[in-house]
Amino acid sequence: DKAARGQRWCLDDFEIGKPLGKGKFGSVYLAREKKSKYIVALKVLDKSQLVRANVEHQLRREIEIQSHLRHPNILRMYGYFYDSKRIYLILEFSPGGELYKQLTKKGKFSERLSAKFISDLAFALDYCHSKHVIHRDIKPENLLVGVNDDIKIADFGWSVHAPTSRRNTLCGTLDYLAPEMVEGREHDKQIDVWSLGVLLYEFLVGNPPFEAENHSATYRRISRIDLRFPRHVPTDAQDLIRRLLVKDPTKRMSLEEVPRHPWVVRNLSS
Ligand SMILES: CCCCNC(=O)c1cccc(NC(=O)CCCCCNc2ncnc3[nH]cnc23)c1
Repeated sequence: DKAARGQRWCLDDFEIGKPLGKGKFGSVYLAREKKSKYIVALKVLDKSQLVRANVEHQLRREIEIQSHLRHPNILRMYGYFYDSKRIYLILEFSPGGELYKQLTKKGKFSERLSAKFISDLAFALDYCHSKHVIHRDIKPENLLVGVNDDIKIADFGWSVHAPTSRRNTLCGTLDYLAPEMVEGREHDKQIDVWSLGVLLYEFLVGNPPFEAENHSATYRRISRIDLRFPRHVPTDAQDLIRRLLVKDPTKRMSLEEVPRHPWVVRNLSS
């Protein structure tokens, strides 16, 4: 279709349906491409707001990254177009909607559903990392649910390519950066592994692990890895979460080990 031929899309190619969600600079609508009758989600962003917030470069990166990733657990971006006032992203429609709404409704997820989600996310993030893409913002608000409870990573508004040669222009010469900062890309990759640990805790317990009254209390709990489990969390699930929520990024479990962890194996096969 047009996307394959890279031809120009325009708003008139689509019939617009109900709103699906909203974000900082716009909203997402259910839509149908008129000729093919293909159902999509159309994310409509306001240009003047993006410019005022100086996030055009972030949006450009989101488009560049998401339109080139192809994975069953990463929301597809089929294309984009713009007019004088808005930018339109043509996205995959994910019938299960936003994951955080399901989590809020259910309170917490079963061990089996949590194991499926975490295993799928580990494969999707490993795919991203193999393309030197780091998401950096994995949380229930950025995840959608497709058919058959497939989880989809949606918002790449904060993802980056790593390593980037532009680093020196950003921070001046590399000469003055500490070794671990120059090697930052490894640690960065491990940022997504940490988020997986936070997510798994939240799936099984119903709230994130380091929740506290205010930012500084939360920060203190994170830096101390002040991890407490309700009695209903099985010890093998606790073991996986403790191996993901490790302070030293280089000592965190690798993504490829996640689907092989005993708790995941026990809950995927059953
Ligand atoms: C460059 C920074 C951009 C910041 N992002 C925004 O301003 C922004 C604008 C609009 C929406 C959002 N947030 C999002 O698009 C993520 C949450 C909204 C999901 C909407 N629900 C969906 N349900 C089913 N299938 C879909 N396919 C895509 N979305 C859906 C974010």
